Amino acid sequence: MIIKTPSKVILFGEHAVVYGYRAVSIAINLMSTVEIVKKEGNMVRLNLLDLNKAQNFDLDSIYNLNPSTYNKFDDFKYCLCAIKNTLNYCKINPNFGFELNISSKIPVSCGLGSSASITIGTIKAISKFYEKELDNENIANIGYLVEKEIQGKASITDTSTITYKGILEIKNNKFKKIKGEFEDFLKNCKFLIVYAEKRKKKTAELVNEVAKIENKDEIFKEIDKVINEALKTNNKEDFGKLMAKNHNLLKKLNISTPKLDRIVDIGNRLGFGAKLTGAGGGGCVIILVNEEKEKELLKELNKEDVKIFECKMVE
Ligand SMILES: Nc1ncnc2c1ncn2[C@@H]1O[C@H](COP(=O)(O)OP(=O)(O)OP(=O)(O)O)[C@@H](O)[C@H]1O
Ligand SMILES: C[C@@](O)(CCO)CC(=O)[O-]
Ligand SMILES: [Mg+2]
Repeated sequence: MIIKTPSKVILFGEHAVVYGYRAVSIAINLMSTVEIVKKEGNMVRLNLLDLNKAQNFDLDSIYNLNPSTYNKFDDFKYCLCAIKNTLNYCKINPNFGFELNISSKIPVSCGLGSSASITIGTIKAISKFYEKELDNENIANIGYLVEKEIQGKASITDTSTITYKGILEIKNNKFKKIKGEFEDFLKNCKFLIVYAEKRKKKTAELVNEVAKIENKDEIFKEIDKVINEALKTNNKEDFGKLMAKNHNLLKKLNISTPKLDRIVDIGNRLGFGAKLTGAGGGGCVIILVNEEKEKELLKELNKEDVKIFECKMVE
């Protein structure tokens, strides 16, 4: 059985959303793939094909994993945590094991929800494999448990966006799907996702660093005002300026880098606006394209050592 799962891009509100403020995010068509195959015995084999890593685990030992023991499993920890939480949540008592083959078009740890995509894919694969069909609400619930267990603090943003797809407004760990005029406006916008640089830190570390910032609530309140305005906008120029404003506020949380700032500057100059997206500390920038200057924008970006993704929304 093969499960394909999208990723996400956050338009506004990363980090603030962890503290109950608002965020807006979109599911995008960079997909991860989880294949599950039956294995006799009590063994789980995880093949992380992109990372060139493979390891066997005893099924019983997965039940006993906790946040202090995950760390030694590094890149395996999201899969392991997703397996553990799905088995527990669905009360599955397996008498045979499985092999998971995991691969992904989503660059790892760059702000596009690679962790949430792998997590949701694994939850769907395990529950279907053991014939416990879950609805989206239960899938998203387990996904959130996983992100929370590994990050320490987390919001439902990535896992819910990837589960429910489309455009989501998140606040206080509840979401609503954005429809109507604002959805039409966004569908008419062209965004570029620019993978600027490798991130040195995982989302979990960045979330924990932001937690230590004393005046973070003041910054989050300003971000919330930006989102309030953005949701009422149907003008690309204003929307781009609000993205730039959100980026400047994220800079105050110390999660931008000189390279991200440089790409954002290019996006502000030759697009309608830009900001980092996801947890920051490197990774990706999202730019709202001004079609009249698009050629010039691409020319400037191509002078930098970056990778450009033109993604579509997944509904
Ligand atoms: N292709 C993959 N194969 C196996 N594990 C992966 C893969 N992609 C992501 N992961 C897991 O997710 C972790 C990275 O998650 P992290 O939350 O730091 O970044 P992200 O989800 O890409 O960015 P953000 O949370 O900002 O959206 C990896 O260390 C690994 O555990
Ligand atoms: C940084 C953060 O807001 C988004 C990561 O994609 C963390 C979260 O919401 O759990
Ligand atoms: Mg993540």
